[in-house]
Formats: sequence, C-alpha cells, structure tokens
Amino acid sequence: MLQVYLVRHGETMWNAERRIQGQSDSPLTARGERQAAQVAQRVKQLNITHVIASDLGRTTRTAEIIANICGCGVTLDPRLRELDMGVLERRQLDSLTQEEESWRRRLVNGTPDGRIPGGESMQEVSVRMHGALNACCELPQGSRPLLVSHGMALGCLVSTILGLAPWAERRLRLRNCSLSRVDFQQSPWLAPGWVVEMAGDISHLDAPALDELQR
Ligand SMILES: O=C(O)[C@@H](CO)OP(=O)(O)O
Repeated sequence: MLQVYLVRHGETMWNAERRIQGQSDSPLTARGERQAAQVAQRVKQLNITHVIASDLGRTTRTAEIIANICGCGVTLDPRLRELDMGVLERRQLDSLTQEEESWRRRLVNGTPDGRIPGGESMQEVSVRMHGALNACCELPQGSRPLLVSHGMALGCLVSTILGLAPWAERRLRLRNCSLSRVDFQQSPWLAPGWVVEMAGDISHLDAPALDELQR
C-alpha cells in the first residue's frame, strides 16, 4: 500500500489579507513559517522519503522547511499548482463586483467548464492533480511521499477521489498546513485504488491561520 501525505502551504500575506492568489504568489507570514515548522515536526517520524511541491513560492518555502526536518530533498511539480484564477488574481475578495463574483460562483457551483476569465476550470485542475498523485506510484517500492500544494487544488483532488465533483472542494476545509493522507490500496473492504485516510487535520497547529477564522 502506498501512503501519500498532502499538506497545504503555510499562511501567506495575501491569505491573511483575503487577497486571491491562484498562480500569483505572496510570502509566508511569520505564522505561516511557524505552521510549516509545526507540520514538519508532525511528519518527522513518518519516514517521509520524498517531498514534492507546487513550484510557487509559498509551497516551495513550506516544502523546504518540511524537507529539512525530514532529511530529504524537494522536487517541484507545476501540476500541483493552485487553480489559475485568471483576471481575479491579486484582487481582494471583498472588492469583487457582482459580475466578478458571479465568475467565482460559476467556478464553484458546478457550472460545466465554469472558469474565471483567463483562468482554469475545476475539471482541468482535477486532471493535473491526479496526474501528479499517480506519478507517486512510479516511485521506488517503499517510498512515502509528501505533496505540498494549495487549498482548492488539494480539495479538488480529495473530492474527486471520494467520487464527488471537483467543485465539491468548497465543502472541505483545508486550512494552512493541514495534513491529509490518501492511500493507494487493494483492500477487499474498500474500493480499489485511491482512498482518503485523513483530510484537513490541524491537531499539530497551535492556532489555525487568522484568515481562516474570519471566513
Ligand atoms: O489561491 C488562493 O488564494 C487560495 C484559494 O484557496 O489558495 P492557496 O492559498 O491555498 O494557494
């Protein structure tokens, strides 16, 4: 059985400001750095063999902190990036016009091929996230990888493993530096292939990100 751990990056400056990031980027806050150190201590004794991260700055920094504690390197995989939110990236969530908010709603309410102008659909994110996850099956026998990605991308992955639509991810709270685990297994009691063992655990954090408490 292959166990793959999933971590959302630490809190960033724009998370705290409720500013849309998508494939734009902002640095970890001091709280985000602390969260990354706390999740690193949590996974330290899990014999992680590979840390694979979205190539954006916030995930790369989180991955470096984890890899340093786990004693392994960091591999970057752009398939793990956050959903591309097109023309709304860098915008404050509270500043959107009604029309802009309708673009965001279409993205998350199941409109087929719903997307923000210039951005990705949830279906497209699902395809590339599964590609990155399935690549873990090609690692040497006995590997235990940890993927560092983003809120909507990871939510989309977990939702689709559960057989839900990609946009169901809006009903799964994945806080900054939460830890999830998915297993590739052949148990007679479960559906063959990927199953969700754990999702969104933050018991290792001393406080969830401030911005999460405001939502
Ligand atoms: O891009 C963003 O603004 C958020 C959305 O969930 O993603 P993350 O902070 O996880 O990169």
